[in-house]
Amino acid sequence: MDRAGKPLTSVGFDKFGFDSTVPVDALRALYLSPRYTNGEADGSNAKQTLVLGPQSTYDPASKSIAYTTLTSFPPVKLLPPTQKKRILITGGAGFVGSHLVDRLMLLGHDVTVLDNFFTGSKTTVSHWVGHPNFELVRHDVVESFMIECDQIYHLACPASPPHYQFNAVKTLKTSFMGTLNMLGLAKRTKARFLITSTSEVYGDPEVHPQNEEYWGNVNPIGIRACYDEGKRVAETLTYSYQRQDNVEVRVARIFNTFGPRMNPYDGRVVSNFVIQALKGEDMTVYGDGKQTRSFQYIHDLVDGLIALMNSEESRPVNLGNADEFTVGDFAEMVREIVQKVQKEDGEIPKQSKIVYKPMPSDDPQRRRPDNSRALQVLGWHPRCTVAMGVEEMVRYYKAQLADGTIA
Ligand SMILES: O=C(O)[C@H]1O[C@H](OP(=O)(O)OP(=O)(O)OC[C@H]2O[C@@H](n3ccc(=O)[nH]c3=O)[C@H](O)[C@@H]2O)[C@H](O)[C@@H](O)[C@@H]1O
Repeated sequence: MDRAGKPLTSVGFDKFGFDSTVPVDALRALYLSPRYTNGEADGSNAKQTLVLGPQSTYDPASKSIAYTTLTSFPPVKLLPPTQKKRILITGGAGFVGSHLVDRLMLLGHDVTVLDNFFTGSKTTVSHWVGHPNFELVRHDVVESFMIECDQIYHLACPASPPHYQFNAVKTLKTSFMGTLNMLGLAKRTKARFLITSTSEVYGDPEVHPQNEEYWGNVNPIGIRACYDEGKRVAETLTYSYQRQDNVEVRVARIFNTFGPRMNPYDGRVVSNFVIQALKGEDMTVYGDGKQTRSFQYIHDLVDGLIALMNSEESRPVNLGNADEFTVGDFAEMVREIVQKVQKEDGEIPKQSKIVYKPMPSDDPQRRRPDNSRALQVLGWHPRCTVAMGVEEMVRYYKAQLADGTIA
């Protein structure tokens, strides 16, 4: 169900000369188990969808996994050459990137993915490998890369705090040198360049909710600085190329986003809570759980990114869902949704305890996007509810735990 209480049958919109609409079932067929693609996930009665993509079968006895390669691909739109864009997506095998790939592929564009697979995984886009419109390149954006293209979505960078802190220097290099290389490519090819920046540029904000005019409150020497300051300098580079070299730029500041294909063990709160509740393990709330976050479902973000890319707006634009939760309340909500799904599947609901762990340093106390600019200039607002998104994610991880693709 969407926020207006209507079944969500399609996502995207036809705006700025770019139609990004696709049936939501066509996307679900690419990530949900067949059992869950008949509309049960949101209670709607959408018809049974064929699941396409390489199938994996896990054999618990030999602890082996068998992959079947595709003989056919999900149908994609046939676009006239004047409308077909050559699109480069850095970080396209990551969580957000892979959903952007699905959408742009279904819409009929030529998509090239660059990824070094540090946090991304080939399995997120393997259903497109071999398709004539698709190319997957293992490449690290800190090295330059040459290609002819019309649009660049520059997503490449680890985004979960444990991952980006794992090698802080590399995170900084990725943000600075990766963005420099991709802006250089945009300058040469005259491609339009969109960077996925982050709500973390606002740091631990003194302004609430955060609008794009706010300059932020970032600790430049703290453990999160490699990411926060990395993204801030990436924005600075982006606007310097715009001023100096007339590169057409777009800047999305993304707030906490979740959905299927998030790495289940990347340490972020939504994946941690869902996996912990599904397994009946303790749910780890950091600090007193009073800090807040606002969670957006992946399909809303992809709508926003495509709208921004094709719009005329070159100022930074927040993309997030303004429904704000304390982390403690969110843990309870996830637990309830997991138990509901387990009951619906005829299982005895698992009983997880909420436990409190030390708060990581510099963890922002409050975060909620002011989406006025996105609404005004893109006509964009989130359509999915947090509960609907969490339920779909629960079904996604549940199927993965059951078939052994995650342990
Ligand atoms: O999810 C995201 O998209 C964002 O994730 C991180 O930002 P953060 O808000 O710290 O995300 P989480 O690691 O998911 O943490 C959210 C809150 O939950 C808490 N948390 C996390 C994990 C956990 O098991 N328990 C728990 O209480 C954290 O301390 C924090 O207060 C990234 O730095 C952002 O760039 C990214 O946009």
